[in-house]
Amino acid sequence: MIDVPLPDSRAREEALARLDALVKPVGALGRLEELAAWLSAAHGVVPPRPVEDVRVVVFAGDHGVSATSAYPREVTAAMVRVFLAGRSGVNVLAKQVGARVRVLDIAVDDDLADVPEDVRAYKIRRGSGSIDVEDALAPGEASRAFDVGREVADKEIDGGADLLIPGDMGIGNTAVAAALVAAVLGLPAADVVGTGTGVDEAGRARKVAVVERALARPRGDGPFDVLTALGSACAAATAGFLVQGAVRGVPVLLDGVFSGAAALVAREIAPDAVHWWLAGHRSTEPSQAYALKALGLAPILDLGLRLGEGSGAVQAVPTLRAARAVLAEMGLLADLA
Ligand SMILES: Cc1cc2ncn([C@H]3O[C@H](COP(=O)(O)O)[C@@H](O)[C@H]3O)c2cc1C
Ligand SMILES: O=C(O)c1cccnc1
Repeated sequence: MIDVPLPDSRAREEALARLDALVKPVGALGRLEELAAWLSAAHGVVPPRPVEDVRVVVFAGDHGVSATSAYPREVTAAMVRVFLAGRSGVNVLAKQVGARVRVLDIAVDDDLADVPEDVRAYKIRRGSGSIDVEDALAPGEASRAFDVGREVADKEIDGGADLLIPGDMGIGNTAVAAALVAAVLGLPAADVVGTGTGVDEAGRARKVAVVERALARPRGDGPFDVLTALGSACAAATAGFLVQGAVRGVPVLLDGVFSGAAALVAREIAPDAVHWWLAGHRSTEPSQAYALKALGLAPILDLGLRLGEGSGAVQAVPTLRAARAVLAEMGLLADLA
């Protein structure tokens, strides 16, 4: 178990009282009020500090079950170059809100010899195992990848991050996310498997069968056992990233299905970390809905996005900033003339 500090409940109470006193009917700003109180508790002050420095880290890696995708495995490596060129979906959306994007090769099945060395500095392996027939990771790799995620979060926080966003890039990763959620929550594969990048009904049926075979393989009970058997190096690194944000008391905006699944496993490692996480958006993948419900998190936005990369979380940043501005700038009912 990793200890995590708790957000400041006194600041939360103070924020709620101030929200009630603002020049509006009580509760009229709905979810914005809840987010404003959440951020006050996270920062320990009312109003909370501005959320200026937002950092997306895209954990890129391949998964043995890439045949469950509508797209070929080679897309993962190719997309790393797109992130570096600033042309991915999340690059473009992040620019709109002034967020930075960093991509790391955690387990891409390609040497990526042409990309800068710092992108490959944390590489754990080339592709994770095919979870339907073998463990995703060798002994020790899950905890190494988890530690990498923690180190990466530390670097971003030391560099000034006010908010962390986990991004994912890995063909086949929605099958892995579904397997992790099914294992942690004891759900059947058919309930959690979605269409990912857009497989048809037959493709989804094959994906369900892959996840069923994965769930039927023997595995240990602990979170690192689950990451080893059913996860991937990216899943473990993402879990570490989420936990370390919490350890450092820095808010984290979860993105879609992959970070939702990683969060569910990460909570088994650091139960109080969930207090530092918000769900940026509702993914179209069923396993994300199960994961968020189990975590007690309600998505801020529901735009029908199914991209991953951190894109949905980035879209929620203006809403979080708006929630803070309400608390910082609105007048008081008591001052009505
Ligand atoms: C060009 C392209 C860019 C992406 N960016 C994110 N994903 C997303 O789709 C993949 C997961 O869906 P599945 O499990 O069906 O493969 C992951 O790579 C995820 O990051 C992409 C997928 C593609 C094809
Ligand atoms: O919702 C997501 O996070 C998602 C869905 C499909 C493919 N990649 C990501």
